[in-house]
Amino acid sequence: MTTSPPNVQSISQMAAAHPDFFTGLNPEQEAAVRTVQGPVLVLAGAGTGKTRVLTTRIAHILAQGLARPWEILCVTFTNKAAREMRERAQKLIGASAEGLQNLGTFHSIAAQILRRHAELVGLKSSFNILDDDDQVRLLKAIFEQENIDQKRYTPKSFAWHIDQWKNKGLTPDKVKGGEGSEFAGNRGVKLYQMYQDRLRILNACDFGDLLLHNLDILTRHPDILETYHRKFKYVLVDEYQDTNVAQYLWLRLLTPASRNLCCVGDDDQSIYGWRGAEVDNILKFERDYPGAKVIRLERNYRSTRHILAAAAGLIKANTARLGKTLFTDQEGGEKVQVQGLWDGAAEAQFVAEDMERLHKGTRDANPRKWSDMAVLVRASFQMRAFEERFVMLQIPYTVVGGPRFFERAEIRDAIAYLRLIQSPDDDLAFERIINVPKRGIGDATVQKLLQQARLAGVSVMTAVRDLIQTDELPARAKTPLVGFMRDFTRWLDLSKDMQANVLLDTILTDSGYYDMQRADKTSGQTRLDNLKELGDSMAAFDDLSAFLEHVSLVMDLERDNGGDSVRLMTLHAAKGLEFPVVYLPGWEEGIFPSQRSMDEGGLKSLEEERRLAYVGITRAREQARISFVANRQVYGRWTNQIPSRFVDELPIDNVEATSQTGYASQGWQSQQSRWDRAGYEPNYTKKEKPAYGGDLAGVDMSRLEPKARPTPHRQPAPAKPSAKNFKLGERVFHMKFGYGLIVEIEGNKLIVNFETSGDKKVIDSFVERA
Ligand SMILES: Nc1ncnc2c1ncn2[C@@H]1O[C@H](COP(=O)(O)OP(=O)(O)OP(=O)(O)O)[C@@H](O)[C@H]1O
Ligand SMILES: [Mg+2]
Repeated sequence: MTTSPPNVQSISQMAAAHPDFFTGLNPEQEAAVRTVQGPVLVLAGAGTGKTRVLTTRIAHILAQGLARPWEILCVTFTNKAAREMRERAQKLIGASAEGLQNLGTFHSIAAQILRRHAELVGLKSSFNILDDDDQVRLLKAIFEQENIDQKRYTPKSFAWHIDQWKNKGLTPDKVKGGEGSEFAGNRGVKLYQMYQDRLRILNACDFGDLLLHNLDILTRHPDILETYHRKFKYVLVDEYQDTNVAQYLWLRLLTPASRNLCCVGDDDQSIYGWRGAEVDNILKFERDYPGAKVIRLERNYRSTRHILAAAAGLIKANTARLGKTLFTDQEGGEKVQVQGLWDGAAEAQFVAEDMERLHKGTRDANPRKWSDMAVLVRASFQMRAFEERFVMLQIPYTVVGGPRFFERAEIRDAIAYLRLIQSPDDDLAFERIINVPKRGIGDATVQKLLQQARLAGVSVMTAVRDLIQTDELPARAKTPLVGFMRDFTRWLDLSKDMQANVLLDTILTDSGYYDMQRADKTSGQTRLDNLKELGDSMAAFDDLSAFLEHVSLVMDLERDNGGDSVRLMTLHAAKGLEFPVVYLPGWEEGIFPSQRSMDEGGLKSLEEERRLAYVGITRAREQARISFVANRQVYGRWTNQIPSRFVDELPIDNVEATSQTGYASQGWQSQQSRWDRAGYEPNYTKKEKPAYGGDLAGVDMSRLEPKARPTPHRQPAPAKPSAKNFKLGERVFHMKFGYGLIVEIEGNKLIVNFETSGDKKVIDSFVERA
């Protein structure tokens, strides 16, 4: 098959030369591709080729000359998915990718439409799209103007309510009696209206508005709607189960009942209920598009039998299901492995070493590429342990769909505070945090401070100390600076004999940083979890400087990775993707299912967690490896973990429980029994046993944290970076590369000529004198 890009006119001739679109498709898939007229719903389980059907359908429509590329509207869930689909379609048909300009996410396409008709909703076509921060800032201004007690009602949480309304397609006039916000009576709606008015004046809209304005325009202007009906001859939607009400309404408007709409989805993979997605949209489809053809695909092409059976056995426990059958021809293969481990570090080590083994290959198995392997976590804080282990073993890795752990804004903020304690002259750190959380220190003041520092040739911190003793600054700037300096001086004092992680906790509490995150209903909890994880990881270091040195080294080395790298991402980000080998760590109660889903949501959110587990397992083509640990540091305390209920729900015939410590065989045999925790006991003495705490929430409790982290049995001691004053020519030992001679020293990095593997660049903290 050729892949050279043709011009548009020649597409149908090209197609004649590519009669092989349909080769290999099963009859149901082929029907889904060929049924281009009228509404079609493809309802099918993971890996049955839904996305492949959509791609082939695009190729088929173009090849038949039924539409030109820009007359196809195709909506995917992420920009990445859109890119991939464009590439796949290009492979099939060779059509110029630019032609498929209406292939994208709901937001990206809605934004295009809105630009064209912005004036109809009182905007100019040059409107700005506000990000979350801007949105909150705007609400704050309104709250201030309205004299609203911002301790009681935070702009952040109100922003969340607005998003929820918008997900449901509700403009202020449609919100009934203020329902859904924490304000009494109509006040919430009034504030919502004020916010919308203000956006208009600013010539701006937020993300939710993109669709909402579209709905407004398309309902009020039938002539415009008509042009889109003519334009979009075919409409295709992937991951239909995750559409929310606003998206559903938008689709309905653009595709009246007679039109050519094809949606593909899987109710078992609906994982965005918390963001307003409605699985009911699947049920509504047949009602709203009478005579719709519903096609079921039952053959899975992705996974081997055991993986598929494990996933099917797990999802069976959900009650709210449409129900489907799935089978595969791929017999044999490995059972899903379930591995119990001592703690998070041991888990990361296990995964990383397993990856190395697979990468090397064995007598029976060909070497795997790094990119064949993925680690899928429930929450981003889990990534930290893996990232550090990958760095240590020099396994190239890529974090998909988000920043690396140490590059996250909240982690950088926290580290900036610590850097400032370590070295008050660190101007960059100062600038980063001086007004985070907001202290009312404006840009003008900061500029003035910087200027003073430059003039006097001193650090900004010194400049502040000087300036607040003068009358240079107006009182409204001076007061918050004085307050900050008071706090800072206290932290500096505390730092002399306080353990670093406790110090960080104190700083984030006193500064109001935790409160700021708590107020953020959308991602605050994730950020708090990441900060806790950061604190926990600090416990392994003797002091603040050792920790900061370690961080800067990890961040420095982290960057370098080429195409062939292992993938690290959240389960949510893994939707629609597939990998030969998938690792699923942290299957413990409170992590997966998440604590939140267990506490708040009842059955509904528990079932959503289970669907997420189903998504996770079904990403695997050949090997799936689930793990859980016995001990985890949660909120600064060592806690005894219980394996996830999802582990127990896996069908025993398709699972192989393995264990380095020999406890896995106990308990596994009987479904009703939890993994027997007693099995962990023999390997540590009472003295080493961590103090377990049931109280996870109390931040103060973490101050009681024993200073040294309990040493897990059989684990190498955690790496502690330190200035070791290595000399050229010294013989050293490295955990991964063995013995070698130092040939070059660049600060904390060494180039070592290893006896077995030649020259490698390594961090000195991972090297011992031999
Ligand atoms: N008829 C077929 N013959 C061979 N391989 C196929 C066939 N149909 C699909 N596949 C392959 O099966 C895998 C899964 O397909 P696809 O990603 O389209 O499934 P999906 O239903 O969209 O899965 P998910 O629900 O996870 O999004 C892909 O590698 C795809 O190329
Ligand atoms: Mg898919």
